[in-house]
Amino acid sequence: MQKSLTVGIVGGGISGLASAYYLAQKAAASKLPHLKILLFERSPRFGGWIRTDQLGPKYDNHVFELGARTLRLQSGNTSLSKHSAINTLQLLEQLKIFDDQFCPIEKSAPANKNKLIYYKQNLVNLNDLSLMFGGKPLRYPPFVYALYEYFSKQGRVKVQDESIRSFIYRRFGDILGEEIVEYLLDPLLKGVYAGDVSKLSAKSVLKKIFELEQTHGSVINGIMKSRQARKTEDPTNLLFNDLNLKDYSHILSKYAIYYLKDGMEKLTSTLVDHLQTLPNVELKPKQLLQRIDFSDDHVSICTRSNEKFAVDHVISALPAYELANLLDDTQHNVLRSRLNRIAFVNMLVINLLYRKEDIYPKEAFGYLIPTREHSHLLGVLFDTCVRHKVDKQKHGSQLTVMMGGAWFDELRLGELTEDQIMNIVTKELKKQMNLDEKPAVYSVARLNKSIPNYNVGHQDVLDDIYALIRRDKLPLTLVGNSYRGIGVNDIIYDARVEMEYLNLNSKTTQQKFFCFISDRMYVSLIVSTIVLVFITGGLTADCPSSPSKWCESKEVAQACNVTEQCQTYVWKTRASGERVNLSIYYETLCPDCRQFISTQVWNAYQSILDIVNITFVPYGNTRELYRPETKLYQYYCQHGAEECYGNLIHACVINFYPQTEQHMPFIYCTETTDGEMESVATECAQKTTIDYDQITACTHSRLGNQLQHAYAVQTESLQPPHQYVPWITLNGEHTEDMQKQAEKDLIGLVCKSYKGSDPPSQCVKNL
Ligand SMILES: C=CC1=C(C)c2cc3[nH]c(cc4nc(cc5[nH]c(cc1n2)c(C)c5CCC(=O)O)C(CCC(=O)O)=C4C)c(C)c3C=C
Repeated sequence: MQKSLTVGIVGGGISGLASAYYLAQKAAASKLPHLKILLFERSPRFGGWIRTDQLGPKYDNHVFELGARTLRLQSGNTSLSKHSAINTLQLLEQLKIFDDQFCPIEKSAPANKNKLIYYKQNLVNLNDLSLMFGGKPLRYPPFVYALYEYFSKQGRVKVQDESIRSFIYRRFGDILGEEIVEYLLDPLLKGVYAGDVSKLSAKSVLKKIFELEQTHGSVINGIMKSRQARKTEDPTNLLFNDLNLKDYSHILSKYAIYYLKDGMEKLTSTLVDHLQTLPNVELKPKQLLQRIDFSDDHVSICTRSNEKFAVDHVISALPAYELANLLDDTQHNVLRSRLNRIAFVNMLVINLLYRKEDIYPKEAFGYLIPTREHSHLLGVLFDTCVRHKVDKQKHGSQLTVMMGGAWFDELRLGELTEDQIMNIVTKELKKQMNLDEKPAVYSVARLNKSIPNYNVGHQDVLDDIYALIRRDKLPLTLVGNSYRGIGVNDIIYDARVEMEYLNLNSKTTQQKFFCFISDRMYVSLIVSTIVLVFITGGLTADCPSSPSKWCESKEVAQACNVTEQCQTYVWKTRASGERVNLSIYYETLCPDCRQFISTQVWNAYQSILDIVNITFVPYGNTRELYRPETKLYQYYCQHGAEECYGNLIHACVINFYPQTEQHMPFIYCTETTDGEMESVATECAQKTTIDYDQITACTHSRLGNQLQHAYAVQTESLQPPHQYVPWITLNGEHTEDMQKQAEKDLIGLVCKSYKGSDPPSQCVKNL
């Protein structure tokens, strides 16, 4: 009988609820028939920051939203964001609230088109046509800025990460940069993170733009190049084949954003209602947690009332700092410190309902206020413009005023009473909107540490967190807005992806794998053999079924059609047992890997190849998921789809050109050339006499997929597990000292490990 498994989800906001929903769905699809899900929430109510207060008939059934109030159907052009938007629509349908609740706003509606900026004491529309010819808030027409960015040679430097302010000043210089930052990006980023452009990370917040600039030397150049280039499929697009853009194209083409008729809480409350009907899900409100214990053989979630719940896996849907507080400070102090590095800001959200109908200076979504305007407010939302369809039957109009964010402490907002806050709000609205009205009703909500700010270094913090979880083999999955995205669509989609990737049986599968493959050499052998199986259509009758026997003798190898592979991977090494075996676990787009391969490895290759076998393992921190319906593995890479494609190209090249001398020049070339992966690989293949047609065929075939899988297995079976990339092993071993020396002086390290006779002159020099 299969052992039952219990998953504890901590945090009952939208990410915890969505995780429970998708995990239960996965269990129902019989992938995990014996799964029990416990969902712990501190308060009596689930839903977290998503909260809708119903004002009742006295106030015409208006609603006050505390958190998110609209959901986007589009933002940017990435297919990922489209998929996350469709995913939420699909969720609404599955919960059977779509027909009743979905209230879309047309792209052409003022509430979508008109986003205002409070500029030099006036409300300026960012959608205004005059903007195209220069004026407010930018002095010149946009093409001037684009041309400057394209041609400017200064500021083309490689950086790990930097603030958004520094990024823009670097690209546009002080004069143009100042305009863009102070009157455009500063307010716009307040409208998502309530954050400060001097602190927010360009790498994490302007991800795509930053990547384009770093790869192509200029954002505009990058945009042009990536338009020309073949689009690589986003790896997560294929993850859920029920998310079909075409099914929703009529909605996506017409509408930009939507809200729910009864408010956003309708989504979380319906999720709760649904989860309550599921026999394998237990909702646990009013649970104050004390700690989460990760011991070697068990995991427990302990409450402050001394209850202890044994679970097999924990999904944290808590803000990072709350999770940190639950971890043991001696065992996990580094993980705790990294989680605590993710900054959160406090907000004041003031909802106001006025009796008067026309309080808005212009039909719009609302306005945002640049820091340079020295207002106590971050921005104001024109709720009734947005909720026009539902609210037109009602009397009055609503505003939401946002205060605090990254400026909460500086403005000492925590010390203000409700009356003082309302005084400030009234004064500012009078000044900015010329509003003299007194609200019929209002609410002031203090949302402490409610919005994460992805500040400079956020990606490094995330990398450390994932590495520590992997190193300590913690059965812990992180979801929620602390890590990979803060929009509601993104949080729901991320929870779905994480639940899909959740492998509750990983320990067993890993052990099984070790029993099956005793010598890591055989992994390479199997990889190469797959090619032959493909070409020959299978093995002959005299070939044993177990790959571990294929190189037993020359005859067997011949029967299995693997003579060349045995020669390369097994016999050669046995014959030249003195050689040092160096393996490099890497991913194609990680900056440190590129640096390591193009300096240390390349130098070693050029000078001491006769004493070292170099094995490249292009996988690193990638994750894979097996899709039974296609019988293919799906890949999810740390540096995006381009990196998955790069890893796949490397896997194919290594496979068809197994000698180091054959594939190293190609690997070196691709790791030292910036640009879109497809064009870099084509160019490098030409330079290094690789038949790129053969490689392209491989990347599109089942073979390519299997080659990648073999690298996944090889990487996942590392002992100790890798914590970062690049990661090296020397004769199958890894230590921190070894790694440090490899990064400084790989030749010296290999020479020191070489115990054979007649060391090369490079080693003698090094002694
Ligand atoms: C123009 C007025 C706006 C104000 C004032 C504003 C305040 C504000 N918003 C957030 C957090 C988020 N806003 C998000 C999206 C978003 N915000 C605005 C405009 C204002 N925001 C627009 C037009 C949009 C896009 C449409 C939508 O999604 O509703 C998001 C979601 C981002 C995503 O990727 O989905 C967040 C989060 C804060 C903290 C804030 C306070 C000043």
